[in-house]
Amino acid sequence: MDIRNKKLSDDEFYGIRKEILEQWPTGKDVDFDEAIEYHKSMPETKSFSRKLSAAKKERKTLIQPRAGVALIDEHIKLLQYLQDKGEADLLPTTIDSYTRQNRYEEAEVGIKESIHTQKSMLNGFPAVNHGVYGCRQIIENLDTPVQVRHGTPDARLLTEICYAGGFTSYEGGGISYNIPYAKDVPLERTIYDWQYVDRLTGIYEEAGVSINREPYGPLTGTLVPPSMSNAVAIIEALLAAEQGVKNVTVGYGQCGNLVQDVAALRVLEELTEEYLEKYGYEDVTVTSVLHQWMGGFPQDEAKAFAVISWGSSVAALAKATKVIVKTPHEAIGVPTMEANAQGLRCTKQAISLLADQELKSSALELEKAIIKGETCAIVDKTFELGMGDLALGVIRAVKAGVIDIPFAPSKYNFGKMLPARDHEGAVRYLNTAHVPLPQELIDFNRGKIEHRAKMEKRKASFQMVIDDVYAISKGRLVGKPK
Ligand SMILES: CC[C@H]1O[C@@H](n2cnc3c(N)ncnc32)[C@H](O)[C@@H]1O
Repeated sequence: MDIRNKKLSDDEFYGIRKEILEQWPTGKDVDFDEAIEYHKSMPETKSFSRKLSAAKKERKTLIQPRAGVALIDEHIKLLQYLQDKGEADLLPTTIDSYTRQNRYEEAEVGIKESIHTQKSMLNGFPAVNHGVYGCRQIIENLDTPVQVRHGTPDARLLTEICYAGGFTSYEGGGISYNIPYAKDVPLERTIYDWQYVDRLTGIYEEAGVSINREPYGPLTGTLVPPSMSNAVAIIEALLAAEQGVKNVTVGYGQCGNLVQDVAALRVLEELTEEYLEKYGYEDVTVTSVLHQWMGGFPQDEAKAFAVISWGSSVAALAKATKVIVKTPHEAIGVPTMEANAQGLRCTKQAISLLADQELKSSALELEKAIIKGETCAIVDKTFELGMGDLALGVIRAVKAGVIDIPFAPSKYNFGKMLPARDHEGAVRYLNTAHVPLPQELIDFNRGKIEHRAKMEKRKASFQMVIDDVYAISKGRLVGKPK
């Protein structure tokens, strides 16, 4: 497959589209012109892009849960509850795991079983099976903009149905929904398939309907160095802009050290804007999202609220445009709507208390400089490997280990770079492997980890990585020896 970072031609796009819409019976209900009219008939208050752009201007941090259940009526009830009782500023529709794997037959069985048992037998909303009109029932019963959240390597049919169904934001990307989500899907495949998703988004934009795109920031959510996740987010934003996306939210998963997390988020939004400008995409609105702690959660709900409050504080102090909210049921599984709403109200309270504050310090400026230097090193090397073509560069960068995501299931991931926390819990590079950091930044990371080793009276080693992975389950951030 010959991947190039070039806007798909109409012939190419519409050629693929014909095949995509035949993948499941509900695809036949997608009618682009009718869908555009439908979007234009929606009140502007239901536009995700508009609400994010306004929040960015007002420097507000919006709160958004994850949520999805099998049946339409139940899903509407859930989202109305999160809107009204959870005070959600933005709403999700989290898609079920079968749909994410294009296993619509099994999703159909799940729907039937959910009807039979009157319980959600799917861990999300099977939007492809419910189809365009099923999705529109969701949108028409809510006042708040709704985003599709999932983890789908081949999301083309899901996009067609969800866009025609009235959703105005869509998560994912060719790297971020492959490397952390799939074992054996070639990157060429997902980069190409997500060019389709972004081209469809661009075609909606060109018809006057703005749809927000959000690369999936946290990746594996396990000790991912901020510069690595930032680099992937920036690259996916650039790939999306080439296809005509005009409204993008770049994301970051909270790692645990306050200064590093605030620095990472600020650098992410600023660098995304800088790279878009540098490569000629002037008219793209960039916003940011912080994902509250993606690691293991305490079972005890009071302790879970502490973790949720902590993530809320980071989002507020970083002036993130949006924060994705966890729930006190995180350790158990899919939350009840009451628990989900509690997570939202806890977040709302913490953010409103910090709304007028912003973290400023020399330590923050140093951390921003470190993360910026590391991120640029990865992004620029990716462009270089592609000889200026970013899509080609991504394929080669992953093969070469320039982009290397820790603890990723994908067999295409290089998997040699090793992260570990430093003495203050910031995530550093223990072993950069092929990540092309300049020597001074390699030395900085090594110095930080050596300092931890000295404080813990042990050698810097892989044991630190293991200890850090398990620390969370013991309610700690840094995996210090006993
Ligand atoms: C990216 C993983 C996150 O998505 C959350 N998640 C997955 N499916 C659902 C769901 N159906 N409702 C609420 N939260 C969900 C999960 O709890 C975890 O925090």
